[in-house]
Amino acid sequence: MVSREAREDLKFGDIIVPKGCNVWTLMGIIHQDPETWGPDAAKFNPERFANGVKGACKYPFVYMPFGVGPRVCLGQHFAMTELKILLGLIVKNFEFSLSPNYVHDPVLTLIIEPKDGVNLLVRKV
Ligand code: HEM
Repeated sequence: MVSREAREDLKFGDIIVPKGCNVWTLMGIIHQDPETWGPDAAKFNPERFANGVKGACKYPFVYMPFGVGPRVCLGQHFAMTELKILLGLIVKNFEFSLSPNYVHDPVLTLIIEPKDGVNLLVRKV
């Protein structure tokens, strides 16, 4: 989630936001809204991005994992580069399958994460 404080009285459509009020944007909720992402919105399905964000959802501007505007995440390009390198190295060197002990139980803390971790069976290739 990200928050912004209204520095003056604002009006968004019918909604009045008084000066000093904090507006929270819950990306975790927006990113799983079936109206935007379709009926499988809650499903982990990376293939939905095969044709970019525009191909994945109805309103591409609501996809903002790194926030938006002047306070957008400073580390977003670093984070994406790091993740791509890491993921590439992992899939090149290891083979994975889900352990039968894994329990699917995502929880929302600061981010959405697996409550009891992700138990994997890992084999070096
Ligand atoms: C996948 C990893 C990451 C995600 C999903 C993420 C997400 C976010 C989000 C949502 C914000 C708030 C943006 C807003 O208010 O509009 C933020 C801010 C920030 N992030 Fe990240 N971040 C990630 C990694 C990193 C890394 C690796 C760094 C530093 C190396 C970093 C540095 C920052 C900083 C400094 C801010 C505050 C920017 C400001 O307020 O001007 N982040 N991040």
